Amino acid sequence: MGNYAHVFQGTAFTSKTFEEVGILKDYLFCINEKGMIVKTVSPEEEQYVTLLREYEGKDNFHRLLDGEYILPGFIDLHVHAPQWAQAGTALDLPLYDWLNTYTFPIESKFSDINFAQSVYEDLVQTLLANGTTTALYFASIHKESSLLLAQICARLGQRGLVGKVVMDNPDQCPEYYRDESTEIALKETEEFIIAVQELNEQTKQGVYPVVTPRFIPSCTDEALKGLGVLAAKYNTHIQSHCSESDWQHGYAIERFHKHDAFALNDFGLLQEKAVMAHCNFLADKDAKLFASTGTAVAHCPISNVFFSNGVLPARHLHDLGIEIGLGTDISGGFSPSLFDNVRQAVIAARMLEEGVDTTISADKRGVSSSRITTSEAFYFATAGGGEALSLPVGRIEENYAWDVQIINTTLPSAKLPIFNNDLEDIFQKIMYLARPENIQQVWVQGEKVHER
Ligand SMILES: Nc1nc2[nH]cnc2c(=O)[nH]1
Repeated sequence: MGNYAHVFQGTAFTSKTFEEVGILKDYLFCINEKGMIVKTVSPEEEQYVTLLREYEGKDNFHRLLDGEYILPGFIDLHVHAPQWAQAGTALDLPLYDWLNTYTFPIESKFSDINFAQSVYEDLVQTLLANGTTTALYFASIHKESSLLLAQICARLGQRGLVGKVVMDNPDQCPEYYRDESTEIALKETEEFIIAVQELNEQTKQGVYPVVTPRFIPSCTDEALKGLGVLAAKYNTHIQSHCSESDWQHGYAIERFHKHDAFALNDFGLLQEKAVMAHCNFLADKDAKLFASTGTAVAHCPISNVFFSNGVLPARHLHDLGIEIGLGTDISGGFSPSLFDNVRQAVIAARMLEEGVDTTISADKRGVSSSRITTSEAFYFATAGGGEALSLPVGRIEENYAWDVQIINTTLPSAKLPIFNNDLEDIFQKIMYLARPENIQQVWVQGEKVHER
């Protein structure tokens, strides 16, 4: 019956809808050679017993132990890979000063391929150990080390989407960290796209090139236009930052007399495979443009505390039809964990709804109907991320990749306080209390890529 590469038996949690998490209790999950889920079988189905009889005891049969649960791997929609070198530090300045004081200097060091190797290898391993099976990366302006990041993802088994960053605007980028010219920036981007597309041909889980104008301030009009053309020519993903802070939002208005979103769209940079980070200042008309072009938002709730001057109205944007995923924004966000970002997404939305200034009366203090539930934040970290990238990832469902994390809730050093068998409660406890130790195994495209 079937000729599966792996069969797993256990209980999984996966989003059914934005609001609802499905609980697949004691299911069988049948995975083919390509690492895709070809069948999910509930214990009530007739073939369950036949399949069990056929696979039980074989090397490729995996029965989860008591207290172990399967979650989809997380999809991190916004990581600055070189900034891993300064994660957990330098969170004391506003965005513009932070970029110039700390971030451009550290990123400029990635001209050194050996330094890049040590930081990128550590980052990809750390993200996998935190349950992140797919990551959308900004590398640096350097073509070689950006390609190295894609190669490391390919080798360590992570699904990596990687961008060589473009920064060619002499008014906004320091001389020591700037593309030599617009022409060279575009030429190197094209070479990078071709090289990563070739690498993808030999990579089971997929690695993809991403057209990456850092953000409007760092790019000339010619670069933005050229990048839109390259993305269309090679059908690539696109990423940038959009309306993150008061300063960034104001900069686009001053330069183009329109919001970031409309300016990016004029350059062909909003489309189905585009992901824009932050977007805290989107007006409703910007949000509708995002929804109509299929552009997604990478919500980075920890980073937003430090750099965005506000809280993303995630529920409102979702209600306007925008696809939203979560991002760590290493190192604007200090944590490599999307569990931490799920928690902060819930907390930030609740604070937006309640308001924070107790000198204002309760009825005027907050923005009503802003809260999101744990299940909705989980959707952002998994299924929403997959939708944002237009890839079959983020759900435990037939025709999706077997990208999962197996959570052990019973570890002596990190035991979760589970005193009843209510699976809805167990899901919530995992969301709020799981630590990296609890992530026992991580699989990407049917291959085990991490084990503790
Ligand atoms: N948070 C954040 N915002 C940016 N805007 C432009 N570059 C960056 C960056 O590296 N981090």
